[in-house]
Amino acid sequence: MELQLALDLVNIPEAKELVKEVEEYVDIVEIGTPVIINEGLRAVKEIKEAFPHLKVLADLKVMDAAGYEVMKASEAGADIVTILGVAEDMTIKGAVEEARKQQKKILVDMIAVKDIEGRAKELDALGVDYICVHTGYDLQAVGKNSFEDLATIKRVVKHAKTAVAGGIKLETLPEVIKAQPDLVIVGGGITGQEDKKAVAAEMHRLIKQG
Ligand SMILES: O=C([C@H](O)CO)[C@H](O)[C@H](O)COP(=O)(O)O
Repeated sequence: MELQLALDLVNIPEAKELVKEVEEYVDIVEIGTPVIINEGLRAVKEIKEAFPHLKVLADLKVMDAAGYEVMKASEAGADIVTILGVAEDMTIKGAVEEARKQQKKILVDMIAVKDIEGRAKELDALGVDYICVHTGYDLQAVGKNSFEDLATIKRVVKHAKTAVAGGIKLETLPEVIKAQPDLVIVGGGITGQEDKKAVAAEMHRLIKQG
C-alpha cells in the first residue's frame, strides 16, 4: 500500500516546502487540479526536478483529447496522469495507449460515476493502471465518503490497482486500511494539519504495517 500526498491549495514554492517537510513518508506527490490551473504543468516539472526520487502524479482529470494531454504531462515529468471515469471509452483508450508509449501510468478518477461497479469493470478491461474512488470537496462538504465504493471496486477490479481519495484523515485512515487499497490519497489530512511531518509519519507507519 502506498501513500500519495495531494497538493491542491498551494503555489509552487509552497508545494516544494510542503514536500520537503514530509518527503520521507510519502511515495507519490500529486500536483492537484487547482495547482495545475494556477501554475500549469510547470508545477509538475519543478516538483519532479526537485524530488526525482518521488513519483509525481498530474491530476489533470482528463475528459477529452487524452493522447495529447497525457503526452504533455509526461513531457513535464509526470509518472501518473489522471483521467475521469465518466470520459468516453475512446478517450480512456487514447490515454492508456499514450501512457504505454511514454512508459507512464493512468489513474482513473471515479468522481461523479453513478454505476461504480459496472464502470469499474469496463475500465479494468480497458487496461488502466489505477481505479480510484473519490469523494470530491463538494460532496465531502455534505458528509459523504468513499468507503462503500472502495469495497465495491475491491470486489470487482481484477487487474488495475485500487485507490481511494477524498477527506481522509488520521482518524479515518484505519478504516481505509482495513479495505486494503493499493493507494491511499491524502490532501488536507496532511496539508491542513499543524504538525504535517508527525501526521505524515504516523500515516506512513499505519499504511506500511497494513
Ligand atoms: O482531487 C482532489 C480534489 O478534487 C481537488 O482537486 C483532491 O486532491 C483529493 O480530494 C484529495 O484531497 P483531500 O480531499 O483534501 O484529502
